[in-house]
Amino acid sequence: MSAELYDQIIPENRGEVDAHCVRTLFERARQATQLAPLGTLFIFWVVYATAGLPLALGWMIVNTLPDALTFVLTSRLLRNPPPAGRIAYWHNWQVVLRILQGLCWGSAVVVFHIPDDPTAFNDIAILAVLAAVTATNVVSMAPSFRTVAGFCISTLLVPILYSVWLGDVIHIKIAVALGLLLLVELQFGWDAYRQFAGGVHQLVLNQKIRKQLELRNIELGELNQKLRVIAIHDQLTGLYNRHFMVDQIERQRELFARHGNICSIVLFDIDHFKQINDRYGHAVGDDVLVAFSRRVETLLRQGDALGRYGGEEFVLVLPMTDLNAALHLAERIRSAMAGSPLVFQPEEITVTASFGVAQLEQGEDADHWLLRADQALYRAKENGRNRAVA
Ligand SMILES: Nc1nc2c(ncn2[C@@H]2O[C@H](COP(=O)(O)OP(=O)(O)OP(=O)(O)O)[C@@H](O)[C@H]2O)c(=O)[nH]1
Repeated sequence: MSAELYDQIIPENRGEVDAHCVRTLFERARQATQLAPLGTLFIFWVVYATAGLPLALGWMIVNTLPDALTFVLTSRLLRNPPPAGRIAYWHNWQVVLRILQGLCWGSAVVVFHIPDDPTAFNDIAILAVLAAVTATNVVSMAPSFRTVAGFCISTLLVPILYSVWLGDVIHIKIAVALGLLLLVELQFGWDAYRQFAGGVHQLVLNQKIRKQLELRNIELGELNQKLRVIAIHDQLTGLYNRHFMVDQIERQRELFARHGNICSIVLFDIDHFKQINDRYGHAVGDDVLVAFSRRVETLLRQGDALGRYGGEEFVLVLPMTDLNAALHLAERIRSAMAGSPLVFQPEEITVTASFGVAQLEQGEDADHWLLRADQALYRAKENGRNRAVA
């Protein structure tokens, strides 16, 4: 399954997959170097009697050097992971070190060969270790096929060539067996690498999808927030819209019914607004509505809700406010409007407004409450406009 995924790696993801693989290779290479001394010691144990202590010890030390180098290097790389651009460089170093290591292992057959030994005991014992070492490397070095191939070929090629060069029957058989082993290991190594890289590719894809989903979620959240704002605001004036204000009025009615919280509303309407439109045009009419809204806002307390109820009609919901206080506020807005013009270029325009005020009464529903405010507004208009009526 994951080997198939390897075939689907798109060039765009290749770099990331390689980087993941090589980082895992560092970890595994470090682990492998910790196990390698076992094989070295085994060969030492087999050969020291026939080869003599100095040669056996010397080989053991030389064979340990590439492992020690690998251990130091990979420990450093694991502590300070290289940037993406340097991954390939350090990958090459891993391959070089593994090839050196392989040549050291393979050299054991040449160094410790006992001429004219019909049992070829040393050679076979050493080759058993080499077969085990290369086989375990096929698995542990799976994240990098180059490393697997470099190590297996460099480990087995010297014994193969040496055996062919010796030319006797037993060594020819050994050469053939090692050749087959090498082919099988390369095939397994390639499969193991493809499976590993395929799994990593899946991981990379999952991470990208998760990141995209997270981004989408953030975008959706922001969009939702914008929609929520749009849904309750009037586009022209930025005030709350009628729908929201009706909800507020109903909420205040519930609070009054449940907790006895008093509340008043003020419905107000700009006087003769049609004339402003007719005289200055619709665009200036819009500007007047906006400027009117901004000025009313400056006169409110926190907690008062101001909304555009219709064309040039507005509504104020005043929690914890009785009729007198609401009338007082309406009067304040009225006189502020009438007292100074809403300034526009090239002309100054003064607008007045009429106000209908109503305090919520016991047992009254929202519609009736609004109706009473509307009737008061109607009376304010009837009585000459530019006034607040309860
Ligand atoms: N520029 C502009 N005009 C609007 C908007 N909504 C409604 N109007 C206008 O507001 C005017 C309201 O006119 P009327 O209902 O006759 O009221 P009025 O002229 O203010 O007179 P009174 O309310 O009786 O004092 C109409 O001309 C509408 O076209 C808007 O969003 N922008």
